[in-house]
Amino acid sequence: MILVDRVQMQAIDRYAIEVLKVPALSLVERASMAVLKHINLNKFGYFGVVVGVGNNGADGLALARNLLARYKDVEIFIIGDVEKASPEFKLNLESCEMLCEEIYYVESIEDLENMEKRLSNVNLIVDAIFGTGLNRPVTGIYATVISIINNVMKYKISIDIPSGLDASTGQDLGEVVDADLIVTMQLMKTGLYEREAYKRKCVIEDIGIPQKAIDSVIYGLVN
Ligand SMILES: NC(=O)C1=CN([C@@H]2O[C@H](COP(=O)(O)OP(=O)(O)OC[C@H]3O[C@@H](n4cnc5c(N)ncnc54)[C@H](O)[C@@H]3O)[C@@H](O)[C@H]2O)[C@@H](O)CC1
Ligand SMILES: [K+]
Repeated sequence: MILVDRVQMQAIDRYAIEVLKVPALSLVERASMAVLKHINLNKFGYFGVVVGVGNNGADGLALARNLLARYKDVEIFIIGDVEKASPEFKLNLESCEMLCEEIYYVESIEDLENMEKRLSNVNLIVDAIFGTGLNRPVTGIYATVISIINNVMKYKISIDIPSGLDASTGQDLGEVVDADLIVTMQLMKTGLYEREAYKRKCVIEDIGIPQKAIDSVIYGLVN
């Protein structure tokens, strides 16, 4: 099994997108479908999708859009400054805005209370706050959001990595989402592999990153 740390995974994503011209939007879409594949839609019908504004959040919004497309009930919570979000995030957000009545921006204590109340009614929570972009301790509103997600005691799926876990070292960078299932993209991350409790909850899904991108970054094979 190939193991990659945060820096290698970011380089592989970048190589695929910038050098091999794989559209980032298609990777995000594949990531969302990879997660959808692991959701039993006969069992779960009411979802809480909690997103940060990076591409982990874009994966989450694409999943929310695909659930909304199936007339599922989805509550979307956004943490962070949307102005700074990627094009993949913004495109998926526009579509989610058309498909659901309201999107919740979590900024104040009241917003956090509203989120907690709503999350206590859903059947399944999707954690799309941080993925490989997490590179410093989780503090402030992010830490509070993660503890709320853990406290409401619902089935939780983390996209790529449980938010709060260091993708390279497996260290907790503060609060970490206590995921029941982790759908990690393309390659196993060292941080997940190091931690038995996370490793056994992991499935690895191909999202269409060419092997050439992986070989180029890991083995320095470029032609
Ligand atoms: N690069 C790509 O285009 C792809 C990314 N994918 C998904 O996107 C993720 C990586 O996306 P990003 O690189 O945008 O990063 P993330 O979405 O993981 O993180 C978002 C941003 O949070 C900020 N951040 C880091 N630590 C923080 C902290 N402690 N408190 C507050 N903010 C913090 C960083 O500036 C980071 O860019 C992957 O894990 C994966 O889920 C793949 O699904 C598809 C392809
Ligand atoms: K995550």
